[in-house]
Amino acid sequence: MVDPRLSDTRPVTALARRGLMFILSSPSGAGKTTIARKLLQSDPGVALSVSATTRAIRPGEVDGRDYHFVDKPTFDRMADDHEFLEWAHVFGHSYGTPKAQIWAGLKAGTDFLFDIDWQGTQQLSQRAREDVVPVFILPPSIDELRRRLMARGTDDMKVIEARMDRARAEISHWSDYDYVVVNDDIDRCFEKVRRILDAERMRRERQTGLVNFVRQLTGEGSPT
Ligand SMILES: Nc1ncnc2c1ncn2[C@@H]1O[C@H](COP(=O)(O)OP(=O)(O)OP(=O)(O)O)[C@@H](O)[C@H]1O
Ligand SMILES: Nc1nc2c(ncn2[C@@H]2O[C@H](COP(=O)(O)O)[C@@H](O)[C@H]2O)c(=O)[nH]1
Repeated sequence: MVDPRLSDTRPVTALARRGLMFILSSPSGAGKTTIARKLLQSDPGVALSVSATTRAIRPGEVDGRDYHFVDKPTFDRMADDHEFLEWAHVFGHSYGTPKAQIWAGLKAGTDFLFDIDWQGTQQLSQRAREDVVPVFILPPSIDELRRRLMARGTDDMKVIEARMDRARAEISHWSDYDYVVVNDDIDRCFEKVRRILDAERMRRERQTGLVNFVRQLTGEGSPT
């Protein structure tokens, strides 16, 4: 017998939609970059908002893909020229979200993924609350957080201790977020994050093509 799904040739109905700003925040090492990479690999509708930073490039990172690595005078000039949607000092370095392309991309239906801290989340929420979907990732325990930072092998012990010292302060901002997910098992956590994104895409107010579609469905507004 033929699977009825294979013989279903009806066109897929894609309604026009405004994009959203999908924010992942967490204490350093909880796993948001890992989740972000999985989302970007599996979902062509998501684009990464590539931040500028003054911190040094890590092994495996690519300039322009993971961050725009800039020196402090360049960063300060960009901030003075209002080139950032938000920016903050984190772990002794400056990080900021370049404005370029975000607004036009949202209007065209692109969803942007932001790997930013709580300060950036607050600033974006103040600017465009209706576009922002803030998700906080928690580690299963503080010991596991330290283990992950050490296993990542990208930072020396001094940097790891500084990140651990800040972890409790970062976690204290969990209640600013609409969604909170514990990253115990990476596949389970990723699946939960993916479902949040799918559901938020379906919000009525983001589906700008709905009004016309419903009019067409019901015949409302067409000549009788
Ligand atoms: N569920 C998990 N179980 C075990 N290891 C994990 C899990 N999730 C992520 N990791 C590992 O933990 C380390 C830290 O993850 P990641 O770099 O994604 O954290 P992060 O939150 O983005 O940190 P930062 O804010 O410093 O960029 C990585 O080596 C990653 O492979
Ligand atoms: N407010 C912002 N925070 C940012 C931005 N880009 C990254 N970050 C956050 O910084 C820390 C450290 O990141 P790391 O890559 O050096 O480990 C982490 O919490 C990121 O989410 C940004 O543009 N604005």
